[in-house]
Amino acid sequence: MSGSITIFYGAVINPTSLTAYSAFPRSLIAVGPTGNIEWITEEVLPHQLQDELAQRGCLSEDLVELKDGEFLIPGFVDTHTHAPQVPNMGVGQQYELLDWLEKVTFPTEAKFSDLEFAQRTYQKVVRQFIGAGTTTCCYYGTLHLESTKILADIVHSYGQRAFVGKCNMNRESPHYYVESSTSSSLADTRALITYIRSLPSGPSPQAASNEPLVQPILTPRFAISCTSDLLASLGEIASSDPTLRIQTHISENPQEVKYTKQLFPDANSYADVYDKHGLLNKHTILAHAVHLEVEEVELIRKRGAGISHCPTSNFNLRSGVAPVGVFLDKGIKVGLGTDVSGGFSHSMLTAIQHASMASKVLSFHPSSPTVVSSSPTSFANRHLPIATLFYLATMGGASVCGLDAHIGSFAPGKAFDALLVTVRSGTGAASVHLDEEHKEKKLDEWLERFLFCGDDRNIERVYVQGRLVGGRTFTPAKPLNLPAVVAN
Ligand SMILES: O=c1[nH]c(=O)c2nc[nH]c2[nH]1
Ligand SMILES: [Zn+2]
Repeated sequence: MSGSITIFYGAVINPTSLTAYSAFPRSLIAVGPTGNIEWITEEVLPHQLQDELAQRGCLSEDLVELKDGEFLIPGFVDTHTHAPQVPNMGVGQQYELLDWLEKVTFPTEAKFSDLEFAQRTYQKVVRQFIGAGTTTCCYYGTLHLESTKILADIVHSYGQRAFVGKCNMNRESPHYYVESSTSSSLADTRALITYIRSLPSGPSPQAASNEPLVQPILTPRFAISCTSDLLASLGEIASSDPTLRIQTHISENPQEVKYTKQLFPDANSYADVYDKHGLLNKHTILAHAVHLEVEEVELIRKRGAGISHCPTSNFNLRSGVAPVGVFLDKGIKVGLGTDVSGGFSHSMLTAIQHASMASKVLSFHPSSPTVVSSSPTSFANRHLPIATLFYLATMGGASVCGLDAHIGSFAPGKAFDALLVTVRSGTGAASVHLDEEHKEKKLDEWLERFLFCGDDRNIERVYVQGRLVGGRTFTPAKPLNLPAVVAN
């Protein structure tokens, strides 16, 4: 897609609320030269098509017609993952969090001091996430400034929308993988912010919004690994920079919660640690939130922070099951995260499947002390419907990232961040038997099968801001225009 308008004609499934989506078999979506959606017509019968295009002043050369069994959905928003942990995906499931960090994770992250290794690895990693349909990703890097710049360069040159952060960790970390001081941690953080904000808009076309495709994000690893003076200085950076997002972990594992309280005896709770240091606000993305106390949930709601629900990781590291329904009942923003490599899959489809299972597990034990409502419209203690899962993976994630005005669903003025999905035959477990009858009803089945049985084979094309950036039928342009790696 370049220069002019492109019009997609075919089935479109669009999240409209936490409990509903629209599904039209014959929609038109017009994408303008900046990659924003210009207009949508929900239902146009084939015999009306030429008239509709003529009325809009469009040519049939601008048309991309979807086949039967293909449909468009908004791209997935992964609200929490660790790019340098992808090499570990699928190993270490015998450990709980703190042992897993020490034995599996820190040794691998330390390798990213080698910039050539970082470049090689991150190229594969970012391709993998895009191929899985993640159009927006919140990436943790390592503690290294230079290799995290490389991650940002790669994300930028591949055209993914992302937040990229460098871990702050100046204590309670192994001697070979720890920042040497508070001041160096802060200097590197500031340097990364400046670097990412100066990336050229070149290959990543941007619409007239003030949200660049790649943005920096403050990334205090978790409270345990940061001294109070480091957290406080990060809080000052956040308060002086009103668009800067913050990502961190919260209340993932009982031992972690206990240790956090020992390290911060003056705080009333884990959430209060971040709040007291100026790090809990509407731009904060809190991963996990499995073991929060009732007062903490209320504090998070009051501050307007969002929660990244990472069910694959929470099952895999035996952390527990986050009470997502309670958060939704309270009106807290919730998105999904793959949390690689606590989570053993980079695919948001796996996160969706495990979010469903997590909600079903909770429904087996409806006496949870954090229940806030027994109303029939409550999400607590019952399984999350398809519409809710779809919403969390798209619009919910967009809200958690503060991008809900720009992405997460299809609407005029929003960016065209989209997946062209296929469930035609030969596309794996999600493929369906196609027949023309009752096609409207079939779209529900196509979506559900894709979400529960789908994989990369079902993702034909991935668009970010109207630009084709990945998918099964995508061939990347070579060579990549990356800055040369300078040896350490
Ligand atoms: O799931 C997690 N992954 C991590 O890398 C991490 N670091 C602190 N806490 C963490 N939790
Ligand atoms: Zn994590």
